[in-house]
Amino acid sequence: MSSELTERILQHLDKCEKTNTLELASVFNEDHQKIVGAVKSIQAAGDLIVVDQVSSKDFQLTDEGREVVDKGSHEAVLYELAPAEGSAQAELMKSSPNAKVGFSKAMSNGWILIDKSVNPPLVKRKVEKIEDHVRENLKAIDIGKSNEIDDKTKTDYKKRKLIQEIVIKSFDLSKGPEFTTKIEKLETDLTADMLANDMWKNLKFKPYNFNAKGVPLPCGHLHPLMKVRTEFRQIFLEMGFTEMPTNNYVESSFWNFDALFQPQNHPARDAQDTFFVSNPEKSHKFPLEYLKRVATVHSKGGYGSIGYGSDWKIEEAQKNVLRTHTTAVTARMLYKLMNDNEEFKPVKYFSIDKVFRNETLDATHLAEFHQVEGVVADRGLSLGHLIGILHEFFKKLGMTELTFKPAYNPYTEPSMEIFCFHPGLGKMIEVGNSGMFRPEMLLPMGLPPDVRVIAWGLSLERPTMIKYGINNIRELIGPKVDLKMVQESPICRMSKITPKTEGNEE
Ligand SMILES: N[C@@H](Cc1ccccc1)C(=O)O
Repeated sequence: MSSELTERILQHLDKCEKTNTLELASVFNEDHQKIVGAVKSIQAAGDLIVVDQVSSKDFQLTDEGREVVDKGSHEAVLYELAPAEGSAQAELMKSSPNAKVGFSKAMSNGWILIDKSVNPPLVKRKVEKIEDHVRENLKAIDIGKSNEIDDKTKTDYKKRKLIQEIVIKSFDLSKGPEFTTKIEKLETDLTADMLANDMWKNLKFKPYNFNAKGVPLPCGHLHPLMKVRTEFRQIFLEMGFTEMPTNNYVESSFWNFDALFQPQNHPARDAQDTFFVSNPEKSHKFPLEYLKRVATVHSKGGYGSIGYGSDWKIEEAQKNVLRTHTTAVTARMLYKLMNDNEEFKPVKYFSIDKVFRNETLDATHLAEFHQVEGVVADRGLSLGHLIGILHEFFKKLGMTELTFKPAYNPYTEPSMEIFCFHPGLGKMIEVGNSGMFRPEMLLPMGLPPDVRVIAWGLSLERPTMIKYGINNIRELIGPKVDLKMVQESPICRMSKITPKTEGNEE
């Protein structure tokens, strides 16, 4: 706060005994807020002045009122638009958005008339010249001269929404018991020097302001997606799952598609759906024996399957892609399970990481998103186990009403889409996809024939958007993200998935 302004205020008060902050703002030609700030710092220096808050009413132009100041009142505009030879009323009404109001006001002012002797009737000017009082009065209000205009007119303008009443808070000032025109500068810090030379005894210190807000800590913040990821991870860990290593975004088509018994002519392998990598374009290291078994099951069949009956090309399997699902990692892990160990042992795996799809972008789709995936491999698992484990998993997310719909995935049979009742939205929503991996996928990996693998996948973004009440995915990730959203979003608790807007955020 400039000490010069505080002194000017005190000198002014010395001369006139009483003043008001609004008056000071106009005398000093300063912003009112600045004057109020200076008054506050005078108050902090002791009982120099007596300050009383007062409120007064004034008028301010609305956007429409401002338009009238710029272009003229609606009635004057309409009068100007009416040509000397007259114009059909319907035509005139189309001329401006405010023509209707302008027409009725111009009629009651006696500025225009309707000539009914012709068909259709014409609107004509009735007087040669008009005076736009509304515009002049609004100009006066705009420069703070509203007291020059009578109350009835102001009430009328208020009804017409050309002006609005505002309450102005200001402060009346008078001299206090310790009044002086010179403010002693108060010390804010006690220094080592002041202590050493006993200066502190004669100095005046500024009192501590215990109501001051603390400075926001310059610390990092977790993005909501990361908070929700932590919650999901916690749920999987509680259920005894182990996290899969998902650190390779680039995957060969072999692991992303072929190992999953996805035919080489499957539409998902199209450039429209998948991002192909140009450098390095191809992968060359594959477990050869396994690759041969995959080639055979695709082209000729085996393990009780007739396969796809079409050629299987290694060139197609070698193509590198940005993985389209984390199920590619699941395939690697199940293969590894049989190749690193002598014997099969049951496992429960999960992963939460990025996948990439060549999608048309819109409010709910991005070209990269996160997938949450769970897999259980054990002897004798059935669809009943899958349904049971899904109920348990989603219950931990706060979703208890699940239904399933038959679906199709090249690598699972049967496959089921998972729906749950969303209490906030009041309807069933799709939350994921699931199934039992096919023998054509598992048996070439070397898994024993009585081992069944159940799995499911869902996106991380969707529950996050529901949880935080975000409707547009671009507000959640990407360059448009508001850092404030990241800083202020609370920690996510999955116990109740209900939108934030309903006030149910825990
Ligand atoms: N990979 C599937 C999800 C899924 C995982 C496991 C089993 C079935 C389905 C997807 O991309 O949607």
